[in-house]
Amino acid sequence: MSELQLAGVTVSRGAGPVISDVSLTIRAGQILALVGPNGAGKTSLLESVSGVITHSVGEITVDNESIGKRTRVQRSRLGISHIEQGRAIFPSLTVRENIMLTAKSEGTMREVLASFPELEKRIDAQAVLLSGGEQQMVVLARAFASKPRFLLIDEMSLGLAPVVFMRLLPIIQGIAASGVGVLLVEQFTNLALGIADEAMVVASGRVSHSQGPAAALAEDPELLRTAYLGS
Ligand SMILES: Nc1ncnc2c1ncn2[C@@H]1O[C@H](COP(=O)(O)OP(=O)(O)OP(=O)(O)O)[C@@H](O)[C@H]1O
Repeated sequence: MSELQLAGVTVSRGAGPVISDVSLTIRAGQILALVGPNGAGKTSLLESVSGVITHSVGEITVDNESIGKRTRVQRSRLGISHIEQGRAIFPSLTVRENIMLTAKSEGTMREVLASFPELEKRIDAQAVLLSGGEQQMVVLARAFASKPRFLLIDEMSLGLAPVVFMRLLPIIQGIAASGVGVLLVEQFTNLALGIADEAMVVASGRVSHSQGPAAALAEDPELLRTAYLGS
């Protein structure tokens, strides 16, 4: 089974480390939720995995092979897809054109639309005319169309009401069920824990709750609160 692992990873920006000594494993077909307060370093960590920035200490591996020195494009070719914060659609293109940027073939397009039936109805609409939730579906569809092995999702719910974000959750579950390993950074903690297999908490640049079953955190608000406080 495919695995992406971080072992003792520290990421520095400017003056010094923003997140230190993180170890985690993203497994094919599973969702790992990474939660924690603002400024904890979650975005920086995701950026170090996809190669937007380079980590300073530790090891990042895919199936035991180090990828720390690879460029962002090389990591993308290895199957690491990173959905960054914000709705990264091309507003003047149609839904179909947005997805075809990564789908490349009509066959892949058909596969994607089978997993995103709501988008099929809007396929020829200009992306700018879609609702916020639908635009995020386009972002997910485009990532799925690139046939990733690992998908890093950074605060997809930003600017969305919880009820709108909830419509995206089965799609994320479906992507994982197709064999993709998902690392889900999310501000709606309980929603993220609800669909995750495993979860961990970071606070003030450190792991305050190590990777383990998501249910343990979901079912114990006091454990979650303590981890958010960084203890
Ligand atoms: N480009 C940058 N240059 C320098 N420091 C940065 C940069 N981006 C983020 N930081 C700092 O790194 C720390 C961690 O930020 P990061 O965005 O990774 O955390 P986060 O957990 O994703 O927070 P949020 O939930 O608010 O997005 C913060 O102190 C932030 O100010």
